Amino acid sequence: MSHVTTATLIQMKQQHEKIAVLTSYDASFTSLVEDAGVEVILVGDSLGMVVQGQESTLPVDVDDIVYHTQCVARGRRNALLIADMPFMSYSSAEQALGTAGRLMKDGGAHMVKLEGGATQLETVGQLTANGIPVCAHLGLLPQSVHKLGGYRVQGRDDESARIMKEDALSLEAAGAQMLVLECVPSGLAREISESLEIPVIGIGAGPDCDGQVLVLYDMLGITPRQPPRFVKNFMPGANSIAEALEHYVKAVKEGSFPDAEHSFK
Ligand SMILES: Nc1nc(=O)c2c([nH]1)NC[C@@H]1CN(c3ccc(C(=O)N[C@@H](CCC(=O)O)C(=O)O)cc3)CN21
Ligand SMILES: CC(C)C(=O)C(=O)O
Ligand SMILES: [Mg+2]
Repeated sequence: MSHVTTATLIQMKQQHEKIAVLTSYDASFTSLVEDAGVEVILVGDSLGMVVQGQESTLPVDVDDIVYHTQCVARGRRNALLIADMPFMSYSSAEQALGTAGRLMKDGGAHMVKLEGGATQLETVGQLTANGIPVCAHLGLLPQSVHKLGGYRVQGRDDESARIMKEDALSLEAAGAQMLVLECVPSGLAREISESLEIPVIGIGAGPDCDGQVLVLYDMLGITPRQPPRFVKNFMPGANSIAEALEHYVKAVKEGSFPDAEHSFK
């Protein structure tokens, strides 16, 4: 596999080749994730929960993401490297530019990800205008867990589904080059994926997105707390971590993961 770019991913979408994404937080796992043929690696703020043992992603700092992005960048070979913008690090477009600059210049990220729809359009536009590729994130926004009142499936009623579709189109128009959809009904995720030119990566968003992402520790079955329903442990039936990663990539590529059991209707 040669270097993955935003152009590669658009092409994969056009050719209906599923995009395999995983989170990673250190160099050793990154090397294994690369060997398995994952196209995109995300240094997610989920590291707050799985690495730091926090209750939520809210306490994660920009320094934490910079540090882990540096670790991952040293193990990376070909994958596109995305870093999450932490909670309260992009409350204005100006602050977002500063944060993204650190994630890219100090961390070595190729793209930054931020949570939110209509409220983030100005920020997405400014980042894009400054040469910073942006991955948007709609549906369940873990940084808004206290506002949402828990980790719940989003876009279940007609009105919230309509708003999510509108937000997705607006984010693409503002310059976003990728979109993550988290915990949304499969039908809505399919509609959004079909409406956008940019790749849509699902997590708990059914089988019809352009790609899939999971938290690495969840798909290896080493997360202590009860994992969300959309998680599949790929260790059973594998003889090593490397083999479990290969099984994940194969399942995403052939469309057998996620199935109905790991999706929401
Ligand atoms: N280890 C880990 N895995 C993740 O996927 C993850 C994190 N941490 N931290 C940040 C967020 C939080 N996430 C979560 C956490 C819980 C659910 C959850 O329990 N969902 C219910 C849905 C209930 C409903 O509305 O029907 C479920 O049953 O899966 C979903 C996403 C996803 N992200
Ligand atoms: C689960 C993915 C999409 C994420 O945002 C994270 O790992 O923080
Ligand atoms: Mg995140």
